[in-house]
Amino acid sequence: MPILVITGTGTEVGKTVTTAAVAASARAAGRSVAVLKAAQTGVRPDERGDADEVARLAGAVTTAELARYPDPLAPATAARRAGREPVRPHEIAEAAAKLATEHDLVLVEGAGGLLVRFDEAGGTLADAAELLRAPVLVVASPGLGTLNTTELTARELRSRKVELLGVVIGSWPDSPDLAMRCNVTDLPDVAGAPLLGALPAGAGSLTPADFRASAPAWLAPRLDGTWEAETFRRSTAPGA
Ligand SMILES: Nc1ncnc2c1ncn2[C@@H]1O[C@H](COP(=O)(O)OP(=O)(O)OP(=O)(O)O)[C@@H](O)[C@H]1O
Ligand SMILES: C[C@H](N)[C@H](N)CCCCCC(=O)O
Ligand SMILES: [Mg+2]
Repeated sequence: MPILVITGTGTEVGKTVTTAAVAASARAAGRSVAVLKAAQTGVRPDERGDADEVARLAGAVTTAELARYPDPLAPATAARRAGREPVRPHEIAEAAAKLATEHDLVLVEGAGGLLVRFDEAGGTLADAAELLRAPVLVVASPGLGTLNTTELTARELRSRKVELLGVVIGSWPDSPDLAMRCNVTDLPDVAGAPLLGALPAGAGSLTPADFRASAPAWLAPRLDGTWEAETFRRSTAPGA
């Protein structure tokens, strides 16, 4: 029942493109995939949301979105301004668990970074990951400033005893600067978890066929779904 929660060091870091790359890699490995966008903000009802973008790039995946609010804000704020019910962490967890009964892999994309609020009680994607006991993948920006936000995210996960599967750089430019090149060494160190891949800048603009053909090479093999056995063994080990 593998569920992978995908968060980032912030918004616009490439979570959706990375989610699509993981989905494409898992599909290439013969696995059925569902993508759950916990709450979509800043998108009109007739526009494509992040889950739709994953399906466009990755191919046949089941998509689900628990709520859509018009303002491009944190879900809790956007829900409040729309006068609508927010999405609560237990609803995210329940929806992901249900999808996991019908798919080999469920990818849950949050909104912005790990502690962005979904409801007025301060519920976050971290709460949903905790409820699910699911591992988390952190998508990081490549450049200066990412060491701090990656470490803060990793520490928060550790304090909750939520597994940090690893870090993926969401957009790696053709000509990385000094900070970016050094970050390849330092990101795993500050995260306390491996660097599991890097997506080339512009990956989201490839044709879907080229995206699917290239995606597995951007990610470490564990992300095609083969991490399931290891995660499962660890989570069921005595004393876990
Ligand atoms: N590797 C990439 N290739 C092409 N475009 C990218 C890449 N990474 C990010 N982008 C672009 O940057 C923007 C943000 O990417 P994305 O939508 O994946 O962010 P996000 O982290 O999912 O943000 P949100 O918090 O809104 O979900 C998008 O316009 C996307 O097209
Ligand atoms: C609208 C945007 N693209 C995301 N979906 C929401 C990002 C919320 C970030 C809130 C914050 O950390 O300040
Ligand atoms: Mg996104």
